[in-house]
Amino acid sequence: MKLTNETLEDLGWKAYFSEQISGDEAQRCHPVRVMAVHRGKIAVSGAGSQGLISPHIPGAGPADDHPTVGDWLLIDGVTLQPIRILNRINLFKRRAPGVRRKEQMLAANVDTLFIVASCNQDFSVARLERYLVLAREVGVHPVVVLTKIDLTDTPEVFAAAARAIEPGLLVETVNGRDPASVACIAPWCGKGETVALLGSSGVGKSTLVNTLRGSDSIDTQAIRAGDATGRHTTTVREMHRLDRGGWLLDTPGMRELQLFDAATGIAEVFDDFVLLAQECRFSNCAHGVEPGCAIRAAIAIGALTSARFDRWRKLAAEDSVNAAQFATRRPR
Ligand SMILES: Nc1nc2c(ncn2[C@@H]2O[C@H](COP(=O)(O)OP(=O)(O)OP(=O)(O)O)[C@@H](O)[C@H]2O)c(=O)[nH]1
Ligand SMILES: [Zn+2]
Repeated sequence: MKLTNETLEDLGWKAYFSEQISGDEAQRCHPVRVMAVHRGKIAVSGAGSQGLISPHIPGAGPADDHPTVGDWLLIDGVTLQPIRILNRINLFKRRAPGVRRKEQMLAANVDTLFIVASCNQDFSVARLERYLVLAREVGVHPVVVLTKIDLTDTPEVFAAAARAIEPGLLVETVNGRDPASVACIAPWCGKGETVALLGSSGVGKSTLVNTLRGSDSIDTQAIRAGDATGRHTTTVREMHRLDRGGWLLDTPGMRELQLFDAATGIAEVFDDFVLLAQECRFSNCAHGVEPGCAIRAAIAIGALTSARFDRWRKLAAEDSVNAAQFATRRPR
């Protein structure tokens, strides 16, 4: 292990983790955070030291939990072997690509999720809602970041559309290339804070990351003229240090997250519909032609919009199809 001058707090340590450690463990073990996952090795940082260690937890089988980026591990003070993974605050995972579908862990213990969208023709409330469902499902604090305000005369129209999705939703507007403008999201990027980004290709995630890192270490691609899309440029799986002392978890898989098993997240983002559905005459009301449908009634008087109703039904249908597919293919 190499010496550093970092403290556990610098790395994102919280009372939630220290409360999990027994007196005996505190004597024998050190907590370290998983900063990067490589083939067969993990890079970890603890109080005053960092290094590469084996990710293998003695006694753990292939199907058992294994360390992922952002995790806190207890390692043996002498052998440096991982003892156990501390309970996570949250965990981003996805279905692994390929035929033998299984879950793949992407990132753990994220404090804030920046949901990134741009103020141009790519802007879509449905897409923001989808990312918000993911944030609610994972249990991470979302902040919507709208980029490219320098390319529109009406950034406030985009911001208002985003704010209307959910009462109290935090929405910030930035020119991702301008450090002064990006300063409005700095409060979530301070010492020990862990952030992650979600957003479609070309919305300006890498640009934002570069500005937050204060360096140009992730190359941004020139946007293709006319179609407002960019190309995928990030291929690392590790925590990046941010200028203000925070950490950015940016993995390629995070950017392509799909919904599955997201019923809880959908219910939270669409809680107005879920609550009202309880007043439908039939408990299994499909909100179509049934008599006594409270949702149809609310739409008829303009209390809810049919556009949002359609987005809710679409997400719920997609989630149940994905969940069913996954269940039938889950390896034994
Ligand atoms: N004018 C302006 N251009 C921006 C802004 N943010 C990003 N861009 C440009 O938009 C293009 C795409 O930005 P990227 O940062 O590569 O987008 P990305 O979301 O990381 O894209 P992927 O890597 O494909 O996921 C680049 O040409 C950026 O310079 C902004 O706030 N204003
Ligand atoms: Zn109904």
